[in-house]
Amino acid sequence: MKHKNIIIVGFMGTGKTAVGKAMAERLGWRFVDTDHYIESKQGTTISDMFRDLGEPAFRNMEGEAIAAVLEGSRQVVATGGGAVLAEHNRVCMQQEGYVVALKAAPEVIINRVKQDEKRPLVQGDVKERVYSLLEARKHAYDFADLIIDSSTASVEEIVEQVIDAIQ
Ligand SMILES: Nc1ncnc2c1ncn2[C@@H]1O[C@H](COP(=O)(O)OP(=O)(O)O)[C@@H](O)[C@H]1O
Ligand SMILES: O=C(O)C1=C[C@@H](OP(=O)(O)O)[C@@H](O)[C@H](O)C1
Ligand SMILES: [Mg+2]
Repeated sequence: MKHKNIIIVGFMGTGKTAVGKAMAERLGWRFVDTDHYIESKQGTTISDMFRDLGEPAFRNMEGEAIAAVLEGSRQVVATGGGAVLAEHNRVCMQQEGYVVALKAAPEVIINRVKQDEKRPLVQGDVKERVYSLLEARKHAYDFADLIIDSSTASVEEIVEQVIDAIQ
């Protein structure tokens, strides 16, 4: 494998965590989800961090997590949906691995995120929040090396598409 790491970016609910875990198993690589990494380091949840410390504090922790995790190799790293917003994170990802962006149709995203409360940015009017964030982030994932639509593909099919593309 010519790549140091595989990094998965994409909007909330596109399947980064699910695909990342399956891909790491398939490759026999370590799996790191930056949200889980931050939660275990801070001993709290993403929602509580947003509520108690605010989004800018979370973004700082996210930047530190990405830089620290990507020092390692042979890892599949699932990021949070907003990790791509900071240019320094994008540069780090491009330098340290192969970047895969997952995308999905808005209705699919809404269905996948509406049943849980762990995403503070899409609480309340989920449909309105998803549409307005999708608009604000419509080009945020364009920098990836590969873009895959997860709307109708299974997790296993997406893993195979990535493996095919990098071999
Ligand atoms: N390809 C897929 N097909 C169907 N459901 C999926 C797929 N990928 C993820 N899911 C489901 O969608 C929800 C959100 O997935 P998750 O991996 O947490 O997304 P993300 O990390 O991008 O926010 C989860 O319930 C997950 O099981
Ligand atoms: O899009 C975002 O700004 C966020 C996405 C979340 O991760 P997922 O994309 O895994 O849901 C998590 O990092 C946080 O709630 C903020
Ligand atoms: Mg996730």
